[in-house]
Amino acid sequence: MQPRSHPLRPPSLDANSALFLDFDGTLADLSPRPESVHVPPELIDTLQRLQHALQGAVAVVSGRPIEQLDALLRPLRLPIAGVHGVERRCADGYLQRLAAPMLDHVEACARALAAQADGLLVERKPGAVALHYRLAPEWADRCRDAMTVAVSESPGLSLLHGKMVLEAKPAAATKGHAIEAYLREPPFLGRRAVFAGDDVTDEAGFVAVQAVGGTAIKIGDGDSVAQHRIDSPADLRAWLTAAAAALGPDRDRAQEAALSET
Ligand SMILES: O=P(O)(O)OC[C@H]1O[C@H](O[C@H]2O[C@H](CO)[C@@H](O)[C@H](O)[C@H]2O)[C@H](O)[C@@H](O)[C@@H]1O
Repeated sequence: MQPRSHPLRPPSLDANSALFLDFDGTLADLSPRPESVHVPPELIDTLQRLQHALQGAVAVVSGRPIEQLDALLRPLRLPIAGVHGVERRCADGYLQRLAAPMLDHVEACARALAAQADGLLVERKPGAVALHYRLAPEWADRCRDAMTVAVSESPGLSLLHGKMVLEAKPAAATKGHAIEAYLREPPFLGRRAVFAGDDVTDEAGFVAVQAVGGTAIKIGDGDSVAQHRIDSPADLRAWLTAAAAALGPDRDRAQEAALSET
């Protein structure tokens, strides 16, 4: 892990970048409940400008389902890998879905535990089940134990321990595989991959982009294989806004403004 006092800022995006972005804790600040997350309207504008400047090579790679992300990012309709790569919408709109192993047993175990405590939330997604304990952190160990057992009894599933959440998902689905698949297709093909994320599920994506000479950006604290850091979602949003200005039609004015400040 890099020392917090000496973070390595990522290089700026350029016109040949392919940009991959995690959502919760990266583009959007974390919130108490999944449905209470806030998307600043300026973020939609920034992503739209980057999508234009990078000829469409901007994708969201998230644990959330595509349907939720489309609603949160409306009117944008980006290429999205949802549920940690279980589902993936390509740039041409084609939708791929991995076959999901049986999830009913895990869901039943998660709901049985959630029935015992206020604040435990069960989220059934296409191809995954999440048990959230952000509102009942004292239940963390019992959630981990129950989900570990349930997943061990369910062939083909693996357990992710994210930020105040335990998620059972197909073992074959990773953000790394999703990013690799995008990089084989236009408009991502041949571009320099950049991926920003904040959580353990993003580590596979960091490995994938760094393996092809790209840039991995860890948002916030915590151990990571990523070689670059940005402190918070707000700082990432500011970095993206600056990149959109530098790459977009108003870039000459942005460069002049930057020069006049030196
Ligand atoms: O891969 P991501 O885009 O980071 O998605 C990971 C999970 O994010 C959501 O849960 C997390 O964010 C919530 C809202 O800020 C927060 O309440 C929760 O504690 C976090 O774990 C989402 O609900 C999950 O489905 C995603 O897998």
